[in-house]
Amino acid sequence: MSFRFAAIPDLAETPTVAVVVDVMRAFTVAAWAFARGAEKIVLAETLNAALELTRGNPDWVALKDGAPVPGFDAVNSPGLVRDMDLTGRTVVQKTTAGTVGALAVGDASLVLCASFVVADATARLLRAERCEDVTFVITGEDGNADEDLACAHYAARRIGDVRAEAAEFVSRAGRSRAAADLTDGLRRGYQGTHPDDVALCLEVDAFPFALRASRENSLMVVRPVMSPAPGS
Ligand SMILES: O=C(O)[C@H](CS(=O)(=O)O)OP(=O)(O)O
Ligand SMILES: [Mg+2]
Repeated sequence: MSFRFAAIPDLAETPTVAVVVDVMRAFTVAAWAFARGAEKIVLAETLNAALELTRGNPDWVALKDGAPVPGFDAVNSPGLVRDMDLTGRTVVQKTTAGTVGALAVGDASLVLCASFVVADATARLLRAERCEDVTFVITGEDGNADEDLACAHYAARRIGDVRAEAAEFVSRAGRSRAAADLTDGLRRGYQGTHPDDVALCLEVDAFPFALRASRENSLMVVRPVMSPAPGS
């Protein structure tokens, strides 16, 4: 199995297998939405598209990053989504980086959305699928986001070694600019964040499922996929 780590603009062609990484915070939030009962997540191309979708489906939950705005029911904060009851709901998610990355590789045969909370589950699924070549799409900071690179390298390491330790990768992510910005945002009273967000984004392998995105009719839909048990 070969690995590539690429930014969205570097993707000359759609990879066969793409793992779209967004630790802070889109795919940590997505995992928490499923943990809180969501049925599926629809990835929106734009904020207007998200509002259009929820206008047509009044019980769908519109979620965006940044500060809350009218029309949206939730924000891209794991600490805030953790307290929501999303049982059976469909969430429409639009963020700056993660959802853009997943939509950019929508034609891949296999698209997984990854973050530290589902990293090992993602690795186990890739191992079980016996993927030949895996492209990790690093969505933050034009492919230079330390938290996304650290998560991608951890997941890649776990594919080959079920006992690979996470500490060095988590430590790198904890020193990232995104972690500092989120903490600083809190200091500046920035809405759309929660004091626990950074810690929740660094909670390695909190969930046993991976996040698979695939086209359903005209929509890009994310659903949780239980991964084979460790060592299987
Ligand atoms: O919501 C987030 O933490 C970020 C905002 S930004 O990319 O740092 O401006 O969006 P995400 O798409 O989750 O990386
Ligand atoms: Mg991010």
